[in-house]
Amino acid sequence: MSPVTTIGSVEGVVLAGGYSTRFGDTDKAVADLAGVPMIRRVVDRLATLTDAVVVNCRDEQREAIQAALSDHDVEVRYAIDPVPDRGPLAGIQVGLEAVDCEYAAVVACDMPFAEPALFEQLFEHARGHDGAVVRLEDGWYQTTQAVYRAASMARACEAALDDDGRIITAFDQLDVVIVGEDELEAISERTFESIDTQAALRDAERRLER
Ligand SMILES: Nc1nc2c(ncn2[C@@H]2O[C@H](COP(=O)(O)OP(=O)(O)OP(=O)(O)O)[C@@H](O)[C@H]2O)c(=O)[nH]1
Ligand SMILES: [Mg+2]
Repeated sequence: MSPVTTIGSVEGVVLAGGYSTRFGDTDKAVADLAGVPMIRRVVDRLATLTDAVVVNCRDEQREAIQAALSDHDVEVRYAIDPVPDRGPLAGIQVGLEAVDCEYAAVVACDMPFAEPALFEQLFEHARGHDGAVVRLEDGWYQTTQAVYRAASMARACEAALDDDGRIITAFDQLDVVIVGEDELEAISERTFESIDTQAALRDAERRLER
């Protein structure tokens, strides 16, 4: 049977369309982290909530990502950026447009420690609203590890891209629940760790192997 969250059937969206410039010459999406490609770790995390995942990437990334996800139990669909390099907001839009459910968990490909329990809590907060996003103590919104109502957020992203290109402008048009970091229940800080550099990859690898 398909996994079902407290909010019903959901899908995952993995954002992978960036150029990984801080990471170096290779694509961090498919980088090996202790024997498993980073994007596969992310899909593994989502697979506890859903059996369908949309990967947003550029056309030329697709083959390597398909190889990294080969033989995964989850159904993977690809949402290819029509115009590359328009930033994460455009990636969220393109990914969410390919979603078939009302709500989706969005996560960046470089967050291999994303906690399924966080998404469960965000789905609970998002019920009846346009999404749920964590605000960290420093005021930063964790927009790339969040839950959105797919259709309304995709439309708001499009409008924000035509305006000032800021995700907060998209939120202004929506009823997105802002969840304080202190409201999260038993979630490790590692959930928001993103692997942007080779040094961060090595550091994560050391901790995984301990
Ligand atoms: N579709 C799309 N996704 C993007 C774009 N830029 C970033 N992202 C995604 O948004 C997430 C967070 O972005 P970053 O951590 O800055 O990733 P990045 O831009 O590939 O890496 P840097 O070049 O080092 O900034 C990652 O999952 C990226 O794949 C973009 O221009 N288009
Ligand atoms: Mg970037």
